[in-house]
Amino acid sequence: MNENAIKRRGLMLVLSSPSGAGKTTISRRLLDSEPALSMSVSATTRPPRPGEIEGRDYFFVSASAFEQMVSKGALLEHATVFKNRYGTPRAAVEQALSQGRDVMFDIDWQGTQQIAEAAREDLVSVFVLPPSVEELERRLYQRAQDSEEVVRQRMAEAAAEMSHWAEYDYVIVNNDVETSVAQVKAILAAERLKRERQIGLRRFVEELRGSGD
Ligand SMILES: Nc1ncnc2c1ncn2[C@@H]1O[C@H](COP(=O)(O)OP(=O)(O)OP(=O)(O)O)[C@@H](O)[C@H]1O
Ligand SMILES: Nc1nc2c(ncn2[C@@H]2O[C@H](COP(=O)(O)O)[C@@H](O)[C@H]2O)c(=O)[nH]1
Repeated sequence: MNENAIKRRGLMLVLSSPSGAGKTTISRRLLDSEPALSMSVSATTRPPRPGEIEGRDYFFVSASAFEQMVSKGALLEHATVFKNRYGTPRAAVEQALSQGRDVMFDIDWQGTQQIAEAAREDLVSVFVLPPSVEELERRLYQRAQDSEEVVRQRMAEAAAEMSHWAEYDYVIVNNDVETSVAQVKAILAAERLKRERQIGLRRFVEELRGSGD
């Protein structure tokens, strides 16, 4: 047995934050440099923003189609956020994890809690804070993809969303994108090396010890 036989269980890397703190920006950059990482594409009843692509950004579904997914158990977690429904399709995640691939999620605290209840050992959760409330608001307006009313609603709910920061394994402040991406990469690298995620490690060590006797 050589070190290549030490296979690894895939992990679930969750990013949560108040709307506009930078989860999408950070996750896209990570995907560019982490070939073993896939993005979970959520289903939502929210209408698409300009430039969003079906199947890449979301699966945009009707309220009744979403309800059917819930009743069939096709969602790993689901929640109502900003008056729209969002959920994680289960099959794609389970397939990736079973192949030893890591999956990244951009989901809120409700979904993170549901995943923690179902599979705590596979979950690595990161809460992304903005550098300030003023900067959060500036980012939401500068993104220019939501109406004034939607931005106001998201700002009004930011404090409630941030109240969940202490439920997360890691917390970063997204001031500079490069630094944030480097920090999440460091978290991922360390979590991948966790002893309990390395299937076959015990056998590998036993063989090393046996051959050294
Ligand atoms: N570190 C940063 N410095 C300056 N601007 C940033 C930074 N990170 C993200 N942004 C910008 O802030 C805006 C919001 O970022 P993004 O869409 O990634 O947030 P989000 O957390 O995914 O939001 P939502 O929860 O609404 O999907 C974007 O225009 C993005 O380019
Ligand atoms: N619990 C879940 N939350 C989700 C999911 N997909 C996205 N989200 C969260 O919703 C808000 C708003 O997203 P936006 O794209 O409309 O800006 C944000 O906090 C996302 O993290 C999901 O599948 N489950």
